[in-house]
Amino acid sequence: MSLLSVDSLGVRDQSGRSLVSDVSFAVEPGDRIGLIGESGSGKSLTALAVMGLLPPGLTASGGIELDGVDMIRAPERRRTGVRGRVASVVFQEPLTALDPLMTAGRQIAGPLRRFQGMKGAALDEAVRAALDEVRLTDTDRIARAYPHQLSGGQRQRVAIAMALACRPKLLIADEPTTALDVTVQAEILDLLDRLVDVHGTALLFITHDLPVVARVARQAHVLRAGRVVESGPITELIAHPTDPYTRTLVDSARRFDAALRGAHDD
Ligand SMILES: Nc1ncnc2c1ncn2[C@@H]1O[C@H](COP(=O)(O)OP(=O)(O)OP(=O)(O)O)[C@@H](O)[C@H]1O
Repeated sequence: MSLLSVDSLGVRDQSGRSLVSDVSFAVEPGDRIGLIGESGSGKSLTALAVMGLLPPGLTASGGIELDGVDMIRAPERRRTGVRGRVASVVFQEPLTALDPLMTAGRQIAGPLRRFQGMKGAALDEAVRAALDEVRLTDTDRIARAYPHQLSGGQRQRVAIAMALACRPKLLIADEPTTALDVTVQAEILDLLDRLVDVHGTALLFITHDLPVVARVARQAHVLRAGRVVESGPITELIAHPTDPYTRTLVDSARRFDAALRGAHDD
């Protein structure tokens, strides 16, 4: 049984308009899978459906099984049991995940207390270790800081620490670097790369950016207008894209790369 299996997933809005259709893929323990596509292609809705968190008014069809739980039809109580413990999400904008009224330390403590029953000195120590692990220095200050007192990169590190605190089997990263400066982007990618490696966490990495997904994932599915148009090892997709849309993604990444190299050569 796969850790995650998505079988012919469909998502419709209230009027019956199809937003995602016939999307199928699997994630095995420790896999690194990319979902690539332009804005509006259905990446985020696929991720939200996997977590059983589609916005009100949207309905899912098909099958989603995450660690043996039917994330479309199981009672809410069972689906809640999966979130944070079996699978967690890091979003593009860390402020989505962080509570503005709670210090970073208390937010990281939340899942550790809830899922692992930690408290007292052991909990404080685990929070400090989680902050250390995401390479935040000055952990005491950061633990006491509110989200608005942190930089974008620090906030994303806190969100990653929270997401990984209970050692989920699957981490879904939905455009986790898009809102960050280029240098910070590279640091966050390196961090994710290292942490999923160290803990053997499976990674479902969602992005519109082919070079970014090539950096962290091994296999990818290309989404366009809510459908998977091509799947395969990333190196293969880049070397021999068969779908015209994948080809445009590869061509534009190449043009960008060439322009960057040109700028450096000047
Ligand atoms: N709550 C909603 N109600 C109705 N339509 C929605 C809703 N959320 C998303 N959509 C539509 O579903 C489609 C897929 O959206 P989705 O957010 O999954 O795209 P995406 O690939 O993640 O794009 P982006 O990279 O811009 O986030 C889009 O056409 C979007 O407008």
